Amino acid sequence: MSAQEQTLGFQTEVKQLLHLMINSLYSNREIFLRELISNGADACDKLRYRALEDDGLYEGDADLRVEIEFDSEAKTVTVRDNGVGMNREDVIANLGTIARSGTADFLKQLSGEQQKDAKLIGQFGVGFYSGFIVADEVVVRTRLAGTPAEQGVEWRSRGEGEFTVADIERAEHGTEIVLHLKEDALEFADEYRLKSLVRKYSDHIDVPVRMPTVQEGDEETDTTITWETVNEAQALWTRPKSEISEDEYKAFYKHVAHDFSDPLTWSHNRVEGKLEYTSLLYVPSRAPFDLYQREGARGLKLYVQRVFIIDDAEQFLPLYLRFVKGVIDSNDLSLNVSREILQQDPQVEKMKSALTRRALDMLGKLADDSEAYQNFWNQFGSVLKEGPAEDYSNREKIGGLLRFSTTHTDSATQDQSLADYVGRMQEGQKAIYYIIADSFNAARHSPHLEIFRKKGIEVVLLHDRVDEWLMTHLSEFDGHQLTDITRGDLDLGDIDSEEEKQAQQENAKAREGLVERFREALGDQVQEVRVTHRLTQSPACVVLPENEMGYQMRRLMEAAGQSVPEVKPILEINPDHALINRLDSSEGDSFNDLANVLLDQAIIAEGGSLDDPAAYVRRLNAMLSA
Ligand SMILES: Nc1ncnc2c1ncn2[C@@H]1O[C@H](COP(=O)(O)OP(=O)(O)OP(=O)(O)O)[C@@H](O)[C@H]1O
Repeated sequence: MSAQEQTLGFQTEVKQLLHLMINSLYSNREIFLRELISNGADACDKLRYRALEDDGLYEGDADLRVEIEFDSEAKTVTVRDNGVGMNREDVIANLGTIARSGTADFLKQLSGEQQKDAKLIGQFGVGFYSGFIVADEVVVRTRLAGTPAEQGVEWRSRGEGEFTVADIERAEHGTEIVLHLKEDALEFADEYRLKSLVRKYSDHIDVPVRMPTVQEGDEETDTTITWETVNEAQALWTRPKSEISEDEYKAFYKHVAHDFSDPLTWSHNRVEGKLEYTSLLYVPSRAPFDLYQREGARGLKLYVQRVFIIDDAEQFLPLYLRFVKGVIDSNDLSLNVSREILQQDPQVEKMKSALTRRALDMLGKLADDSEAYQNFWNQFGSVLKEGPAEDYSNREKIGGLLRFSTTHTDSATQDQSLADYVGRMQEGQKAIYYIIADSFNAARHSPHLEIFRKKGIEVVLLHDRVDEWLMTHLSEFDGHQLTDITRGDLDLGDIDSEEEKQAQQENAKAREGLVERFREALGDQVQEVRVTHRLTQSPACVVLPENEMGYQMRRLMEAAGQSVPEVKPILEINPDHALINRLDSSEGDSFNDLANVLLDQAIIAEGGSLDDPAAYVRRLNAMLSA
């Protein structure tokens, strides 16, 4: 038994992930090699960064590299790096647990259906554990650079629930991963196969990936091993755009993003002048599972003069573009910059605004391909909707990238742009009209739409949780005000003719007495009662005062445990409706009941909840049995 051997159980999440991976990624299993090479290259990047301060960490071996070997008799494939390595504590934490928050919830969605789960796991990223797709035992030997040789660690596991760690002596720093191949995965113990996979997946990373060629010795010569670098080993972003193929861009994306789907689009630029940097930004085709987790990974990888500095450099893009992945390589920042310094550096602020514009332009271009853009929108639209609030100066640009459901298509698919809407505006129409509700159907069937449908005026139908938040910050687009049709007075501007306006006024006058009786019957349940011209089919609707917080936002805040001031609605009644006419001729309790029922119904139609639902039911039943 080796020194200090310890057997530990995997965290539950790891067990679930392993099970899922082995079952769902069978047809994709070659990706294990890319994942292990990526980890090795990342470990080299980390060592290079730490060695900036202390080059003793190289221990005399500054030639950073990843090596791959196989042994078809022993049925093993080995991936080795001379990067930063791990100590015992790191090994237990990194190769026994998953520290990303939201993992347990993510894993709950798994269904056991191979295809569906393979997609889901793509959102998660597979990493180190992917070794178990092809191996029935994995052995890791590692030592943290700069620690004594006795502090090496060996980790082994059959991927079945537990792993062991033991102290070992290890002369080299860095990590070696030995995969004991499953019987059905022996194809990977093959030189040609491994080389072609390295070229396919790892050509573009700047760490060399090498494989040995063994020259068997004879009586006179010794056996010699020569190492051949198999990948191109030139950082992709440093090469001229014209020389990079689409496939190379895609492969590099998979390395930086740890994703195994292709990206939707990318933008590669070299900026010269006062600030010099290269950026390579990608839009993924799928949202990661933790897109809405505050601590979820985001941002870009930062390099300074080709030396990797940090992952998740969130300072270079605003939060609403957190789905963008990629690399920035700056010539101006100092090599020992830290996250704290980045936060205060005015150069970083300038780069951030340039990169933000670049990312928005990239999305603008993507929008030329409506199918690809729809894919983008379905994945990331609700994140982009955070944009106008976060980035006021770009709100017009972001406004142009938004997509909505509208009454034009009457479909829940959000595929209409505000520019499309403006192109269809009626003569005399000044505003862009919208309605916010809790669901698409509640929006689409709201009584507030009646007059708009009658007049053929398009209305944007909003039903995402962020929509009200969005609309409080996006007040205008292309010179047109965005107007909530459920608030304040309805003014259709020049669309209503003079005669119509006059008729409305006369109608209101004729019903003054009725309106007064309503006010008395409803008391302080309402702020105001008035005659409406919004409705053609419904008897009544509720309207919010112009500057009042909307129902959606109120419910969000209430759900978050915040107290919100009570708001009293304005009740508007349709003077042409039969029920209203009937009310005009009823008195006493029956007037009272009907007025209350009308108010309650209007609130329900708006998706609101009643203060006293039992009273509503009682009144309605009384009326039905009368
Ligand atoms: N070759 C290696 N050298 C040093 N550390 C490693 C190596 N491989 C893995 N690790 C450590 O183990 C951690 C977990 O690796 P894993 O591949 O599971 O996830 P990840 O690389 O963090 O995330 P993902 O690959 O899903 O983006 C890494 O973050 C790293 O700290």
